[in-house]
Amino acid sequence: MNISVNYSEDYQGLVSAELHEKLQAIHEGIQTKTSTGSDFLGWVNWPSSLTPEFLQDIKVTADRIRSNSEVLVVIGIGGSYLGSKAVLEALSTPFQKDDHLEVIFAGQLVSGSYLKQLIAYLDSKEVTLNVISKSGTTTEPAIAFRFLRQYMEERYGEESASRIIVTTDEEKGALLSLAKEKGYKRYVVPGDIGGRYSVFTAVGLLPIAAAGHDIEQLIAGAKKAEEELQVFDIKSNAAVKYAVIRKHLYDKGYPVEIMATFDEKLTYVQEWWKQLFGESEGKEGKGIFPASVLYSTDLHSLGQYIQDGKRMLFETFLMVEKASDDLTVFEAEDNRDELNYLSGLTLHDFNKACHEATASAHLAGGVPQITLMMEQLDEKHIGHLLYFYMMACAYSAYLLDINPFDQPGVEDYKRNIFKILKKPGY
Ligand SMILES: O=P(O)(O)OC[C@H]1O[C@](O)(CO)[C@@H](O)[C@@H]1O
Repeated sequence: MNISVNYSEDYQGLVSAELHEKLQAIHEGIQTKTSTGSDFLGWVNWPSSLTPEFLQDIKVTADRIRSNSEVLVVIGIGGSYLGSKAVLEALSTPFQKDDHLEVIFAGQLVSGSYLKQLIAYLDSKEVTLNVISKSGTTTEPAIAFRFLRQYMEERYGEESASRIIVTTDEEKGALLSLAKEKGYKRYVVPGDIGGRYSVFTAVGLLPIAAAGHDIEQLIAGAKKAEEELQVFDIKSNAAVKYAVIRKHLYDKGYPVEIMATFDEKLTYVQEWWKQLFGESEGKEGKGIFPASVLYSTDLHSLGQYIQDGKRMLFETFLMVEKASDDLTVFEAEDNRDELNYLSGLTLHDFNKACHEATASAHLAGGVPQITLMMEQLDEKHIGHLLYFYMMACAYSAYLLDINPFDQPGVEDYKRNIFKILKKPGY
């Protein structure tokens, strides 16, 4: 199990002796947790340090939620929601009302109509809330929690305390004090793991387990990636390879990376990836802007720009080798749609052909190509993929001499909004 990274040009030639030395230093800095931002390198060995007891505790809570609730509302924004959303979407079965608990997200945006309609929807369901905020002070989820907590207290009375689970910092934040005062069940976001690197902590694991997915397999995949990526080899280390190619393209004048997929289930992996790379790299006037497209949909929308517009883009395809389910085009007697030439072709194979066609067209149009291939969409491979991205992101930021683990720029809008709304102290 590995993520294969293919580049449209020669990769080996990109690694000069000087770059090799820099990569090795970055690698050692990450593995020994001594590089810039080392206080936030807790995610590096997190999968291998998880105990069966911790996973069991999450599973017990998830089972309790599943036994007494039909809906789990997960309140969070950024890294406090995108990881679980990405995994849930990737493992979802569209159009099927199964026995899985329904997970609904709130607090990722501020909308009166969304919250009102959510509360109206919840009225006929049994509900648990999981409010997630590392800082415990982020305004958008805090607003959602204010309304939903009031709803839970009015509806469930004293029982509401056992239907609210808080995932936050161990030592500080308004959410922590409230959780202690009310006696809510608590999970910790480790101090040395930032929001966008937290999918394998309780932040991601509880909603994923509550939805009925196998968190042990997810962690097994992440652990495998952790082991594989510990080996510094520029030929076989997929995270190094991806980071090197990205940096090369950035230096050659391609500041925008489009992640393309043919699978709608990966849309939120793309969204998670955008936060991961955007917040980690986009600093000090540097960084690759992460964007995303879904094909074939966007071939009939943004495809024109990608092929022919301003040349600043490179494209990274995230492909899945094996389809989880498929259809084969059949021979039609009348062939009135003139599609019999496709008979015998699976729809997954159509997408593979479409990938080949798109990649060569875009390459000819001046858009360099990377293809990341994963084997299949299940818990294990998704765990592997997400860990791979986190490691590649750390290399990428360090190659730009940027600390991957802070996000000072996000504070600017927050300060402004507090001033505009006259928050005490601003
Ligand atoms: O978990 P918190 O502290 O509410 O933060 C949510 C998100 O807000 C940010 O701090 C800023 O966007 C992200 O880094 C983080 O994932």
